[in-house]
Amino acid sequence: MTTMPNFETAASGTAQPHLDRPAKVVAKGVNVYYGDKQALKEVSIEIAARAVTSFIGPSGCGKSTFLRCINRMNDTIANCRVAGHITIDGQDIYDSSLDVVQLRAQVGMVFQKPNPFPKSVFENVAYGPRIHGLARSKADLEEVVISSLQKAGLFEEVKDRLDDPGTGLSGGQQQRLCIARAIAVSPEVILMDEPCSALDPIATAKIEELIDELRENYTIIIVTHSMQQAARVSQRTAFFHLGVLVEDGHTDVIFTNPKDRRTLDYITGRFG
Ligand SMILES: Nc1ncnc2c1ncn2[C@@H]1O[C@H](COP(=O)(O)OP(=O)(O)OP(=O)(O)O)[C@@H](O)[C@H]1O
Repeated sequence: MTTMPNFETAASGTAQPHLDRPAKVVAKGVNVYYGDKQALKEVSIEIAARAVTSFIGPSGCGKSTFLRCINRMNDTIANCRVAGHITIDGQDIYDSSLDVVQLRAQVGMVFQKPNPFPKSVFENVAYGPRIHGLARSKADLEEVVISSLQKAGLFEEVKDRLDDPGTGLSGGQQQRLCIARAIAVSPEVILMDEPCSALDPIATAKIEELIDELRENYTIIIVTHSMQQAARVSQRTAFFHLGVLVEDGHTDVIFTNPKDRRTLDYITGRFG
C-alpha cells in the first residue's frame, strides 16, 4: 500500500500553505533535558491536522522524547525538563492551569509493545470512558466500546470474546485493542511510538491500513525506524538528528528531494 499525499480536502480552519492543512500541533523552540544532558534543541514544527506525520531519524536522536512532549508524558520522568512552547489548537499545553489528565485523553498514546490492562477485552476499552465520565449508562458504555473496537478494526475478531482477557489476544490484536482504548476517550491526536516494532508483517500491514483509515478523523504522529513504513503511511515526515529537527515536509519530498545533506545521508542508508 503506497499512500501518496492527498490534502485537497482541508477539514476546517485556514490551511498553512506549507502544510496544506490547518496546523493542529505547533511547537516553538522546544528544548528537553534529562538532568544536564540536552536531548532536544530548539525544535519548532507545525503538525498538520487529520494527516499522518512520521518522525524518523537514527536511534537516540530524540524522536520519542519529542513525541512524549506532546501529551506531557515527559512530566512522569523525574529528571526530565521541557522548555519552549507547544500548542494544540492554539491552547498552550504547558500552561499551569491545564488539566494533564484531560490532555492525555485528548492526545492518546500507543506504545511500542502492546500493553493491554490485565482485564477483559471489554474492560480494556471501557476503562477510559468510565473514568472520564463519558458514558451515562451501561448501554452508552457498550456503544462506546463497540464503536471503538469497530474503528480499530477489531470488533469482528473479538465480538464473541469480549469477556476474555485482553492479554489473550494475538500481538497484532492487542495493539489494535490499545488503539481502541485510545479512541474510546475521543482523542483528537494519537501518538504512536513504533507501534509495529513488536509485530509480524501481516499484523503490521493491518495496523498500517488502520492508520490510513484513522487519519480521516484524527491527527496521527508516528515514530518509526522503518523508512518504508514512513513512506507508506504518512503524508508528512520529520527527520531528526542528534536532538535537532533537521527538516520536515511532504513525505514524498523528504524521500526524493530532501533539502539537507543529513536527511539524504540517512534516507540513502549512509548512517543510522
Ligand atoms: N529517561 C531518560 N533518562 C535519561 N536520558 C534519556 C531518557 N530517555 C531518553 N534519554 C536520552 O535522550 C536522547 C533521546 O532519546 P529518545 O529515546 O528520545 O531517542 P529516539 O530517537 O526515540 O531513540 P530510539 O529510536 O532508539 O527509540 C538519547 O540520548 C537518550 O539516551
